[in-house]
Amino acid sequence: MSGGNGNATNGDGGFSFPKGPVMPKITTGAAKRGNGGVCHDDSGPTVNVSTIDELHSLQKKRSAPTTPINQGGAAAFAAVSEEERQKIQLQSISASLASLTRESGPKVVRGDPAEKKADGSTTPAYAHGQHHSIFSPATGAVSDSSLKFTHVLYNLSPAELYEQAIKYEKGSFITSNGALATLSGAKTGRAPRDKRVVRDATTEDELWWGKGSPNIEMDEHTFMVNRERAVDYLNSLDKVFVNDQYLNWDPENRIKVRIVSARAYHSLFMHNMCIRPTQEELESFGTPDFTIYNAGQFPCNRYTHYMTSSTSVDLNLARREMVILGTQYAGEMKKGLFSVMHYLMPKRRILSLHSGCNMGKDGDVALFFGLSGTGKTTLSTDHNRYLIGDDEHCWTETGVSNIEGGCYAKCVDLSREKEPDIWNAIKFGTVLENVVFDEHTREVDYTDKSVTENTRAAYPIEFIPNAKIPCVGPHPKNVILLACDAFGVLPPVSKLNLAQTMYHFISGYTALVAGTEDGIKEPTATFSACFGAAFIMLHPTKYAAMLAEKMKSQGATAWLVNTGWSGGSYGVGNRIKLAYTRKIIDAIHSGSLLKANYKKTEIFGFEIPTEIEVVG
Ligand SMILES: Nc1ncnc2c1ncn2[C@@H]1O[C@H](COP(=O)(O)OP(=O)(O)OP(=O)(O)O)[C@@H](O)[C@H]1O
Ligand SMILES: O=C([O-])CC(=O)C(=O)O
Ligand SMILES: [Ca+2]
Ligand SMILES: [Mn+2]
Repeated sequence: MSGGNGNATNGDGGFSFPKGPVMPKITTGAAKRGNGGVCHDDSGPTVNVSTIDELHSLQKKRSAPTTPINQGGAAAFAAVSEEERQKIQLQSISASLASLTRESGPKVVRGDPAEKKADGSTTPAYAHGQHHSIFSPATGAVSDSSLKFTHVLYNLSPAELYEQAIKYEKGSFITSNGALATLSGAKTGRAPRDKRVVRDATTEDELWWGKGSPNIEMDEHTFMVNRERAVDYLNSLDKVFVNDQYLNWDPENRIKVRIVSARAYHSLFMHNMCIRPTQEELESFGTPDFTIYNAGQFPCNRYTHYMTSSTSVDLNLARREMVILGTQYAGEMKKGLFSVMHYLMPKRRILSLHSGCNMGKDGDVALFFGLSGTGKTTLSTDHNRYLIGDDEHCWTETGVSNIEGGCYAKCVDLSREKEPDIWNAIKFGTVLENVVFDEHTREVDYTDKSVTENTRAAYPIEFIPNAKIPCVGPHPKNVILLACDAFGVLPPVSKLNLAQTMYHFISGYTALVAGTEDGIKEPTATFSACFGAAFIMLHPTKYAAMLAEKMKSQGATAWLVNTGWSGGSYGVGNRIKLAYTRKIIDAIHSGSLLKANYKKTEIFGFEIPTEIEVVG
């Protein structure tokens, strides 16, 4: 028996040593691996590199090129065309970033400026290397800005965006559920009073202007002043994020959008909220239909005409551009694009809707209209039904389609018990805005409103297990108008005839609950046309007429559901329990509420059921 290094046997022959030297040999230098059972500290597999840099370079495998290389095709040819394709892409991005007053802007390069090349340098490699092909706009009057590089981080993955956020953006953390916690800065809600729309010869006639309209005018020149401010700001940075994505799951009415932003938070938010193109779709993306310049960290100049604060969110429909200055709240981008859809879609006789949408197992579709905070996301996310979308839809001649690729849920007081699907969607990849968490465990406290009431989670729609992909469905059977009544006036549910539906759709009563819009601290009675007046572009009657026509031709039934206070106002009674609202909604979906007995209320003439058959 040999003791060796602990390999003792009991001597009964049931155990034998592998062949090889009995005594371990201490080797130095060129010891080969796996030479027979020698057990010492260094015997594990070793890496086949000679420097640490080489080791690090092994870690990342090159991504598949966006242009598929044909099997058996000439590899050299394919490689050239991939480079060519990337050059075209950079040219397009460079055009987006170009200043309109200087002849040359910065040189646009792809990749992270902090990423070292194999030779240890950080300056871009000229004319070689697929990840760092360079595009420099036509030379003209030279300024310092034209001598610098702007690195473009193009359609990064969530993992890459996490790293960018955590490395460079203060207030970015990974929470214990895997989400990326971010801070949106001073603004934690939209700023509708700072929204401006360019009034030109076309929009003058087409859009809704004046009292009650969300479209506060600015002229073309002022837009260009703000655009230049945003572009110069973005170009002054070492790097910008560019997202090329789609809006609208209806393939015939899909819109290509480009978002240029300065923060990984913004890029990940839009990655989640817009429709994510496949590699192949990206390859043929071409020129975007609409571009957002988000320079939210940089204020607008208050000496500029039409500016009433340091925040400005500017829409120019003719140029198909939006500029954001002075607010980092990501919801501005989402709702800015929604405004664009509210303009483009009705032109195609398609109705755009601020609504959630889901579908039962039998294909029955329900729309959930409602102002911010009334329960569109909460109630369209229903474990027993397929989720088509939570916030923005189109209703065409053939049915409904979601405009977005993700959901934006309020998470104040979120609980696993009451909203399990939303709870579980908050995981790796999800952006968690303005939440508070334990400094050590990183566990989120959804009840903590220290930063804002309007805490939010933005996640791709497929994070909801029963999402319907593609997010389209047939014509709606039920149209549910949600109102969060803070004054205890509305009954929990009533059935509406078409005239009542139009009345409610146009008046859009709800109580604005704190949070989503800047400055709202306690429930305020609001009348918001089309349940989202802040985003409509045309006169409310245009949308209402289309809705009436569609509901009539499809025989949809409308309901008014109060998700607020009943039998006692805010501060006195309690908000209607979510479980109770869900039962009402279930009874609408199943058809049982349609069969109930109704009595007419004296004041509004609402048809309210005398009893609700509660299932389950
Ligand atoms: N009876 C109820 N019905 C619906 N939601 C309720 C009810 N009681 C409390 N809530 C809470 O109200 C909030 C509704 O927010 P939700 O995100 O669904 O609003 P939304 O209509 O999607 O708004 P937005 O357009 O701003 O995204 C959630 O926080 C939900 O938990
Ligand atoms: O836009 C936002 O910030 C959130 C939202 O969905 C709304 O207000 O309707
Ligand atoms: Ca929502
Ligand atoms: Mn909304």
